Amino acid sequence: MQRIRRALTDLRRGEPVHLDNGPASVIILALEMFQSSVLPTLDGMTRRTPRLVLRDHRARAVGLDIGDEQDLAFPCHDPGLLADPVGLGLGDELPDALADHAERALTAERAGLALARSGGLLPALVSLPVDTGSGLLEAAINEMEILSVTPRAVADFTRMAHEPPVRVSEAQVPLEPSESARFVVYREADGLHEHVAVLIGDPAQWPAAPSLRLHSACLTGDLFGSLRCDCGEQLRNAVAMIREDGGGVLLYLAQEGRGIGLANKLRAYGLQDTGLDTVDADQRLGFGPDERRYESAAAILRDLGLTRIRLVTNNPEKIAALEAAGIGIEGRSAVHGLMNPHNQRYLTAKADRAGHWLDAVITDSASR
Ligand SMILES: Nc1nc2c(ncn2[C@@H]2O[C@H](COP(=O)(O)OP(=O)(O)OP(=O)(O)O)[C@@H](O)[C@H]2O)c(=O)[nH]1
Ligand SMILES: [Zn+2]
Repeated sequence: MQRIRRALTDLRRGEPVHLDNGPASVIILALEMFQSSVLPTLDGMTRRTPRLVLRDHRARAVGLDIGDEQDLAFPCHDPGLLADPVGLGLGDELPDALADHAERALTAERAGLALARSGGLLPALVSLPVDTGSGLLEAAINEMEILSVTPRAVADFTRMAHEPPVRVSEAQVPLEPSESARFVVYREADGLHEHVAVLIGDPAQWPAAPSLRLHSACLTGDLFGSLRCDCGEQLRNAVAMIREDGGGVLLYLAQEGRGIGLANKLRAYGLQDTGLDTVDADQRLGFGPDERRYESAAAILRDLGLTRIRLVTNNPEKIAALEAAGIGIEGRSAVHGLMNPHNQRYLTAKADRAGHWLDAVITDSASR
């Protein structure tokens, strides 16, 4: 596990990582940090043309017919050309010359994509098939210059994200909309993320099915009141609603940007500024329409003794996901957000593309 954590850090810093899968081993680098100057340092360890590895979402988003879902690799002589996050690497279509040579990604490359996802990186890699004949790579690994991990260790690590988070600390934190509030911090089993359960009101007095809000982190909206979304408004309204409903829980989930992370959300904003909607922008980056999972949320609810709740949401997927995880949903309350000229397109796209209910969105740009 320690090695995987270091591998994540190395990738995030632009360092190479060896994915050991016998004769089909590769050295990978995160595309977003890639600099061509790293290639000569790997001379003698790798043989063939570098490959660009992308997730199927990205390939589909640029119109490649790739049949069944699978991650892809393309031979690419100069990956540096594709590394500029606002240049050819993300915003544009894939060049035909690349698309014509698409192959299914190797097991080791798929594991690399999973690592990149866990590390909040763009799911795009430069992959260098290793030269097993040379002793140079072994020497670099032995001297810890290049970290070596196996696809199996990566799979074990990513599976930990579905294990129940651990309760680590708690305290009373009176809030403006509810003076009675207790913050309880939960840490994911993989140690990467922390979620916060905000218990509103006195749990002993809660109704049989207390109100629950699942709120995904949004630094821009929650903290800075960004007008590109309605998150900050929803966050504060939800606390007041839960208090008025007799108490319940607001789960503040570390799922920034629908699970793609802050860096990628800002990239997606950049793409939206060129005309793509919120779903297409994420797909162009290599992400599905919604990368969030709710097993951890359900585990936290069970830890708090909540198995029947009323959900405060406009998102039908959250209802389905919690039900699938065994939480009984007794009803739904809409949560109010404000529509303004900056978030109108985003809110409409959520309704049109992901089936969100817009009934509680207030069109009130004049109040801003
Ligand atoms: N990828 C991406 N994420 C976004 C964008 N705009 C907002 N977000 C994120 O979307 C998430 C919104 O989360 P929630 O408030 O739980 O909202 P929701 O899925 O709309 O569901 P409800 O509010 O419950 O109806 C937050 O993590 C935001 O950071 C965007 O354009 N792209
Ligand atoms: Zn937001």
